[in-house]
Amino acid sequence: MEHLSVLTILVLTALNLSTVSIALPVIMGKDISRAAKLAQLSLLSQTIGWMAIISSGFFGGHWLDPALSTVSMAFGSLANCLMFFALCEWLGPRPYPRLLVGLAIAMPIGYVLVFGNYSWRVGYANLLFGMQLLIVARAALFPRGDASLRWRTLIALCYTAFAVANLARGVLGAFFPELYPSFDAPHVVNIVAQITANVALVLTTVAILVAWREEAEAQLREQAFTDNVTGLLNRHGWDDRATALFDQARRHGTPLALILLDLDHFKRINDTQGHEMGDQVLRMTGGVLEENRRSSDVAARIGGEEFALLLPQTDRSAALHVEQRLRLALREEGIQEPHMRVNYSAGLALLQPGDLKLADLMARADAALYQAKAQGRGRLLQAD
Ligand SMILES: Nc1nc2c(ncn2[C@@H]2O[C@H](COP(=O)(O)OP(=O)(O)OP(=O)(O)O)[C@@H](O)[C@H]2O)c(=O)[nH]1
Repeated sequence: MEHLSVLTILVLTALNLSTVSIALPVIMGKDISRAAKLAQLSLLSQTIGWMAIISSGFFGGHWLDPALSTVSMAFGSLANCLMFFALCEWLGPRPYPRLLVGLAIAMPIGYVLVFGNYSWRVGYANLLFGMQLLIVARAALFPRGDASLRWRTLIALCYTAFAVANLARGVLGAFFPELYPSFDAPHVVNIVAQITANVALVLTTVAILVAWREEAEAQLREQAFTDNVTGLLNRHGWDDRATALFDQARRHGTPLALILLDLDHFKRINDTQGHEMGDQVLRMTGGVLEENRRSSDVAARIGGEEFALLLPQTDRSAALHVEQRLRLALREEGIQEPHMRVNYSAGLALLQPGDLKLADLMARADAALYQAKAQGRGRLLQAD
């Protein structure tokens, strides 16, 4: 082990990192999420950190030595913050952001202050790095959420291993400076720490690529479920979400209301004002549905000018109330934009023991809607 040169491993780590920092943006392209960008910047920042510490070795005794070492500490800390915020973007808020940023700010300041004392400097820098890395490792796993655990575990393992390596190096530098007189000292702890850094880097890159692929998959799923005119769920998305809510309501015996809406004489708008105006009216209707639904309700555009609203835990009077609110809101829009004035017919169905599938409930609401059209439109009828 002692025959391995720390400086060589260090240079290889920096070389690997710079290659990855250039390769990742090229492979991933421009059209990526903020999370992926932050993860890329984290690797870039780490590259600058390692480059700075290697360069500092050439300037022993010169003012560039402390300057470059401090730059290295600052960029290493920045890299940890960037990875932490990438995780927040991917997984939602993570604990201890202020502590992490505080440690990152304290790092270069304290480092400059104790630079003259080798033991203090090495102990301090590695302790702060270790703490930062543990915060990032924890952030990858907790809170759990429902994102895939595989790449998160990989990041957690890499950052924990790197944290342990740093802490070990810190103890060595603080208490046994004669065994670890410089950052490239050939001590076994130092060599293992440097190898760990290299392996962690490779695996972190793999984890970022997997996270990016999962993100792309989620985006595709989202697109497949979304109607591109209104931004509501489309038929496919409706089938997925509404079926889940329907099954849940049946299992727990809780109330469930379905309202199907169909715009009246929509064809006329298309014919007299053009298809683009027709689309605008659809968008406006979608907006009204979106603004007036609760987060647990499901709203979708399930056909050309047909919309569906599924209301869990909702009885007849509450459903009628919701529908009146919708009609009023749509009327309000029509007053403000007279050329977009539109009305609708609707059918309401409440979950009954005979509704074995979502299709049964929908068929009853559809029959009521058909009746509403037949009776002169612009009204809501309830299914038997
Ligand atoms: N602009 C636009 N029009 C659409 C879209 N999808 C369907 N349509 C139109 O919606 C119209 C539906 O016409 P009909 O089924 O006769 O319904 P209606 O004119 O609303 O009449 P009633 O439902 O009987 O009141 C057709 O002209 C379709 O071309 C769309 O995405 N955008």
